[in-house]
Amino acid sequence: MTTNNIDILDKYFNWLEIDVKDEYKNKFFAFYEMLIEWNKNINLTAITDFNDVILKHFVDSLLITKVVQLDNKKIIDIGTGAGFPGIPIKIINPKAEIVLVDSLNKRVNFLNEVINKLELDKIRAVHSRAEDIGQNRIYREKYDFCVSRAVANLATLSEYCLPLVKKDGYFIPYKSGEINDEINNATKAVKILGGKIEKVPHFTLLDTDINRSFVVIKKEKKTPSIYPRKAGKPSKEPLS
Ligand SMILES: C[S@@+](CC[C@H](N)C(=O)[O-])C[C@H]1O[C@@H](n2cnc3c(N)ncnc32)[C@H](O)[C@@H]1O
Repeated sequence: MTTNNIDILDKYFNWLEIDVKDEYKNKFFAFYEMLIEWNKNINLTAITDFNDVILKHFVDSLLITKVVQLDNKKIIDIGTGAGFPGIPIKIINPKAEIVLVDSLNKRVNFLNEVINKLELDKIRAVHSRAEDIGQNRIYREKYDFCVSRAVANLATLSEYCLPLVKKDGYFIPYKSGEINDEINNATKAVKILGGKIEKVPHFTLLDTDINRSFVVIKKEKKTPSIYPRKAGKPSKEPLS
């Protein structure tokens, strides 16, 4: 790792107001290197420049720390892909217990290698569709937080995620800046699934015009057992 790369990381962590130990910085560098290496053979990310990966993947994943405190919590990341936002969250929250879920096995294999190489504990990668894991008693209504970035529209995603959240826990999807229409289209789905939208904080990534919104959805009631419906249905026929 070069001095310049360390400076880049420091600049963004300062902006996030996160005090990151050297040990964690080394894990971010190792993660970056694995991402670039594995990306030569399997499709993990279109973003490869160091500064861009740090900002658009790592810092963006960590923006949630401005919204909630995640250490010591049980968290599930649905459609994690190459590990976003779950791996960056885990690196800076060593006591959090995290499950990463993706329907593509190649990406799950990559995540298992990352978990080993970075010596992360209390974290697992699971190969499953959200619709299946949501009906599995081991996972259903077990998590303090469900997070998800760039996977589906809010109505569909709510059906993937809210069944996994325990009562009084939160589903917090990462969404783009302009979100009003998506929220209007999902309000009924969120209610049917036992959730209530509490707030929608907005952010702009440092020195860019990239906007990020979080939809903070509290699980107020148990999700009716028919949800999630069978694989494919939540995306083909979103609840409305
Ligand atoms: C666009 S990628 C986003 C990956 C990552 N969250 C990110 O922000 O970089 C969407 C990911 O969701 C996964 N995915 C899509 N539908 C899914 C489902 N129903 N259950 C589990 N994973 C799903 C895909 O395999 C893919 O890895």
